[in-house]
Amino acid sequence: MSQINKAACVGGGVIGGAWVARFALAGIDVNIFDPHPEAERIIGEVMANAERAYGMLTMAPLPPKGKVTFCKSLEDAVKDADWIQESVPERLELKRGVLTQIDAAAKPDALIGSSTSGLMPTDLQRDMKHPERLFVAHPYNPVYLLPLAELVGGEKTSKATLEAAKAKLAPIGMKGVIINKEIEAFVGDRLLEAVWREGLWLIKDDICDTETLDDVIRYSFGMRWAQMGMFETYRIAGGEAGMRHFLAQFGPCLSWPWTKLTDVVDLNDELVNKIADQSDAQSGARGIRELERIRDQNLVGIMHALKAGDDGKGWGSGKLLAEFEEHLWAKAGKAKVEVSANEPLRLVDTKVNAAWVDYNGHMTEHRYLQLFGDTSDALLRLIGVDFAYVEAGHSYYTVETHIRHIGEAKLGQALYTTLQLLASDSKRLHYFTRIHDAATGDVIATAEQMMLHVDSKAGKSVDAPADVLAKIKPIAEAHAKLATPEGAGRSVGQKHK
Ligand SMILES: NC(=O)C1=CN([C@@H]2O[C@H](COP(=O)(O)OP(=O)(O)OC[C@H]3O[C@@H](n4cnc5c(N)ncnc54)[C@H](O)[C@@H]3O)[C@@H](O)[C@H]2O)C=CC1
Ligand SMILES: C[N+](C)(C)CC(=O)CC(=O)[O-]
Repeated sequence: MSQINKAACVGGGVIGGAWVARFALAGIDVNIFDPHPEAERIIGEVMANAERAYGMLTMAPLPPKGKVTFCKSLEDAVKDADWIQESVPERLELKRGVLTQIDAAAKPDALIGSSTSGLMPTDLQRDMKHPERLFVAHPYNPVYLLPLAELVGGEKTSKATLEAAKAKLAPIGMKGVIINKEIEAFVGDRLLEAVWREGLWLIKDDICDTETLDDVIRYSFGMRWAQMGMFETYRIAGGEAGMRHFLAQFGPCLSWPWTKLTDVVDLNDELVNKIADQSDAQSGARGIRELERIRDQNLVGIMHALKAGDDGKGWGSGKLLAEFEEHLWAKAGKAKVEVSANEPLRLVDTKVNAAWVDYNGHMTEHRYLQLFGDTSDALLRLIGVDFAYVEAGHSYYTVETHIRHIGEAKLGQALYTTLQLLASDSKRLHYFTRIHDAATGDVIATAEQMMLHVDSKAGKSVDAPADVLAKIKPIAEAHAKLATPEGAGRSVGQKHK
């Protein structure tokens, strides 16, 4: 798969900093050039929030974090990069100058993306010697979580550049969408600008305040848009007669005074103060980083929900997340797990991240189940039950779990899990998993679980195929020689009379 080996970010503000996080968390070394005196602190804070978000987003094995290097000059930052992302302020002359400088210092085959929200790539590439490799890669905030980049070429951009950019975004979990023709503000910001302009009128005319307007979005069509966009949503709104009926019913609104789009609001001091004051009243009690964390946690939740969408096949950005995870698992390769008659299988190594910690200051209970589940998944991969196997219609389902909490796991603590097969037959896997403190080996929690092999389409248990059973056999034979774990077979509380 085509991949970025070294990235450079020129401009490390809201968007540049989040690009840095996206690259580094995908294991790519990133150079940064940003003359802002506090660039290092700001990007450090963005990185911390991004890492927290990834901790919640996925349990797939992220590669070791890429090295983040702050460079003293633009030339130093870009000279050995194969993807350079420009994210300086939205001013044509500034961007054009910076891009021309990048063009002169970069390797001739490096791709150069601009984060511009709406400037035309033809205008940006005007003075470049190699304009064919310049394109717009317009992302959405936060870049490290929202996967879309609109890819837009100018008159001199080659088709190959856009295709290469799209291919290189996939392994970092992003969806590059190539826009047919360049146009100011592309597709996303055309739509957002329309809603934004309307919103400004609604505030100016005292129809509602900023909080009410935001509530109208987030309690209604904002949720719809996260999963189906506009046209699929409106097709459903046409009822059984679909899109034609929708257009017939709501078409006349186009000539009613339902929008003030062509009439642009005067963003004078009075309106600026009104919006800023209402926004302070709405959200000023929380700092920006705190708001970012709340936003990120919500976005992660939405993506998780979408990953389970369409009966588990995944939908929209959730499907993309599942594909990214599949790629991460494949890249990490099959875990080199030692099957031995002396000890259980060591299957997962991890760390307690911030999102796992509860109000008691330690790992919260459902994260134990998550870790036990991840260990079960690791066992399944070991015996050949991988994504392709599940997609083909069979899987193992957990039918029983008994967890014991023995110690505590604190923020940042390194953990690993071990699994001992207690019994197995053609349908069943009965096993005992321990979560250990990585420093001492002490057991922090145990789970005894049973999984059943199923035909997931028929919704019933069936025998596992011979090749899977053949992979279980050596594990079962080795683990038969291990002592039965203390705690296996226990029930909760005192024995019933
Ligand atoms: N903020 C947003 O929601 C989004 C912004 N964008 C686009 O991203 C670009 C950057 O916007 P933001 O990150 O919001 O702006 P920002 O103001 O947060 O960051 C701009 C950064 O560029 C640095 N900078 C200024 N001149 C520079 C130079 N000559 N070389 C290197 N660094 C330089 C500044 O020090 C600053 O850190 C713009 O083109 C914007 O349209 C795209 C998507 C969303
Ligand atoms: C406001 N904005 C034009 C900078 C917005 C964007 O470009 C995309 C986004 O993240 O909303």
